Amino acid sequence: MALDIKICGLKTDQAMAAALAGGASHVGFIFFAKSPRYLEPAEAGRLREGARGMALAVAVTVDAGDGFLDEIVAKMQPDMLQLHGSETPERVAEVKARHGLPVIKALSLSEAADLDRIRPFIGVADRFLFDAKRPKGSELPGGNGVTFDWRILAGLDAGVDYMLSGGLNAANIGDALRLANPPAIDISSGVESAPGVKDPALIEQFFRAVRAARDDRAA
Ligand SMILES: O=C(O)c1ccccc1N[C@@H]1O[C@H](COP(=O)(O)O)[C@@H](O)[C@H]1O
Repeated sequence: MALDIKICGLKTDQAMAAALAGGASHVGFIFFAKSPRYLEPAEAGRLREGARGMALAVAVTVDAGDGFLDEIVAKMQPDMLQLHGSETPERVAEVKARHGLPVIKALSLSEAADLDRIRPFIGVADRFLFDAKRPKGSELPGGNGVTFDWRILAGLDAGVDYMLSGGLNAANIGDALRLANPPAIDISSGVESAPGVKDPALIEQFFRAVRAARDDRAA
């Protein structure tokens, strides 16, 4: 089975080059002002040009209004929108209809009962992204480098398409793939040398770890 890999929170040409060289299927840009990964839409538009035809460009937003989404879509031309706030199913449907783009809905999980929150979005969101709940005191709804209990995902209905996210890194990706067997993975702070600073060497190391884990499983 193919595994989609999204490298999120890209801000530089060097990090983009490392993500593409490793074989990223998706590259993500953060449009949340409090994030150390925030990028102006026009700069994200410049960077995403380098990924055209190689990886899908994802705009990550948090409870964004129509005006900001219009600006992002116009200046960055994303292939997909990731809604990482408390957007309702109705808002997801509205955003999809307004922009004609597929939507990834992010939901935070900590226990099996949280899987019930997926239901109202089925048939509305094109894909889910499962992240950990934000730690107390964090202003960021994502990008906190925190994992959740991946075994929860065993209770997921077959056919729910999702990206596994939250605290992934080269050291734990083998366990994550073994326990959850996700169709896609998403990583940000696990390939950074400091908050918001992507390290091309860590990106390369992450892809190596993914390949090693998949080779082990195939053996
Ligand atoms: O990364 C951010 O700063 C961010 C800000 C606002 C919403 C979402 C954000 N990041 C998303 O969270 C995942 C997981 O991050 P991590 O690997 O745990 O650091 C990241 O890939 C983005 O999709």
